[in-house]
Amino acid sequence: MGYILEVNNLEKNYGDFVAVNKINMRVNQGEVFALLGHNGAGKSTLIKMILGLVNPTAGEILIDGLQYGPKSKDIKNLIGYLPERMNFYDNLSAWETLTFYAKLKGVSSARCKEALEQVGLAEVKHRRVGAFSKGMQQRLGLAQAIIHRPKLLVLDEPTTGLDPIGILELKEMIRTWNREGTTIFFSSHNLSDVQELAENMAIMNSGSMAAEGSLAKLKHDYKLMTRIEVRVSTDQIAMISSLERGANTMGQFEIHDNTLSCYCESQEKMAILQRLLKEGVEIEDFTVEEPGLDLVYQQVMK
Ligand SMILES: Nc1ncnc2c1ncn2[C@@H]1O[C@H](COP(=O)(O)OP(=O)(O)OP(=O)(O)O)[C@@H](O)[C@H]1O
Repeated sequence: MGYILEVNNLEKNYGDFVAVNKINMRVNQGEVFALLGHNGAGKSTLIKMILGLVNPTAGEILIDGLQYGPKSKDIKNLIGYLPERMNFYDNLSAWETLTFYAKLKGVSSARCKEALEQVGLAEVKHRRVGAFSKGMQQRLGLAQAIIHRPKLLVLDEPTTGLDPIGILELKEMIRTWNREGTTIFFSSHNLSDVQELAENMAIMNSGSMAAEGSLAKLKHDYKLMTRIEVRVSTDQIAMISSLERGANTMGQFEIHDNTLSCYCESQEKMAILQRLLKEGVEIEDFTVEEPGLDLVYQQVMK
């Protein structure tokens, strides 16, 4: 499928301060990709360089194979952008605001109607934006970001400040646009949103790229194991103890009282459970605990 975004050895210095330090990153066409990192890690600087708003000190950015320069206008048509904070004119209605953006992007006003419907603002399109809640302003921000049907939608901390229903609805919109073929690139501090939405992610730390890949890859890289706990009846303890001692070792495992805990790669868990059943272990109950992005993030930041 190829990459919609390629970043090669990208650097940004502000005087002596290195805000982005030789970053490499790949975003596949059609995926949802998340950018994570602590405050001041360099995420916004990276996003601004991707958008062509800040010039890199060194390195290369390719958007759908194109580089900024003579092709800048073509690149800008490929990208839709929702900044962390949008500043609208309070006295304009949602419709007037969006038709303004439509003109800027050379899009017909018929498309404004569709975009307002997609973000759920069609009913209130003649209301003043100054009277909109944070969530409604966010929706209007999304409408201007998608109005020209971009191939790459860049969202800077899109869930910040939204209430729980607003967050659920935003996630649904992201999924819908992604299903329709738009690549989504978003920055976030919310690990559960990232875990839920992103197929791949990049974690920045003090301007550098600390880790990149899918959650499964990062769990593997940082050796974070899945834990299976199997409870057996007391008369089976001798049997599971013999498993521990015998030739049938299965990854790491420990026994406490009548509970067997196994640590394995996530994809091995079913094989381990099947193996226990085959050995004649009568399982009374079991739980599977997968390490989440929070643990991965902690490890990366160490
Ligand atoms: N125009 C600028 N001049 C000087 N330093 C800057 C400038 N813009 C950003 N920086 C510095 O670069 C570093 C990275 O900032 P950036 O805004 O990219 O971080 P961030 O990861 O987006 O943080 P947050 O999560 O808080 O938004 C920070 O130390 C910031 O102070």
